[in-house]
Amino acid sequence: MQIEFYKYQGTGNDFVMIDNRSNFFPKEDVKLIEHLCDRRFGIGADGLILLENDSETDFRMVYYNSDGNQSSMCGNGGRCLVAFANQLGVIDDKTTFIATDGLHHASVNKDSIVSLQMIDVNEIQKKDSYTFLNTGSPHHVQIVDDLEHYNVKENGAAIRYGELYGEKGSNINFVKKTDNDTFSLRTYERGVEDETLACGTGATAVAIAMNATGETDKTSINLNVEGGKLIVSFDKENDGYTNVFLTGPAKFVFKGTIEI
Ligand SMILES: N[C@@H](CCC[C@H](N)C(=O)O)C(=O)O
Repeated sequence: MQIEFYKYQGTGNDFVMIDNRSNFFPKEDVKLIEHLCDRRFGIGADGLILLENDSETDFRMVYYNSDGNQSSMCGNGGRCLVAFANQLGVIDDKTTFIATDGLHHASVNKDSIVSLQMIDVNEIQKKDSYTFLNTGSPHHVQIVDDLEHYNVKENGAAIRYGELYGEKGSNINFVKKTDNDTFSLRTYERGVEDETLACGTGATAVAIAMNATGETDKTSINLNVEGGKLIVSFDKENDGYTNVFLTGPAKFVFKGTIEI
């Protein structure tokens, strides 16, 4: 059997996209999804995303990490899926779609910059050395010295598998403040089990955490990630965050078929 796929990347967070509107894809085949994401034996990606029909919105997003397991929301994947839906002619420049964490509104411009509304955030756990919040996926946010030389894989894995987050684990973000509206981050991603070049829900978590802990009073924040630049903006209401938008490039890389 041959599968047609499209490859996309958003600030270096890369995804295999499959048009599953005809429901042909074997969704429970963890080994197959892991194989398609494998960088040596497959296509290679941080995750795989199915675009499916939905009766009430433009389309449904079904997201898998590169370990083959379905997971929670992926911000960069959601942005890339909007660009993919646009390329397929499923949407024009604005959309509403459904994902595991609920409805998302988004827009895409002619330069393939996608702005994606993320879930509202009301619960933020502020601890002495880190902040924990859920932006569609769980995120640990920690400021570190010398981010450039920090061992993200080793330290991220130690926290992800440590006593804090139990079996479910968390994504782990290490952060450096550049100025009042700019932060740099590097992310260890659960389900990839490695550092990725960017994480959209992670960038969103860092922006909100930095505002919530008083590191910045800005409500539009620049995030430097290893694979480029993202912007996160929001409204702050009492202790909650609404109208949260994640904005950045979402680029088509290539398409092809793979024999399985
Ligand atoms: N790359 C993602 C996050 C994907 C989900 C994560 N790996 C998890 O399982 O929690 C993003 O851009 O948000």
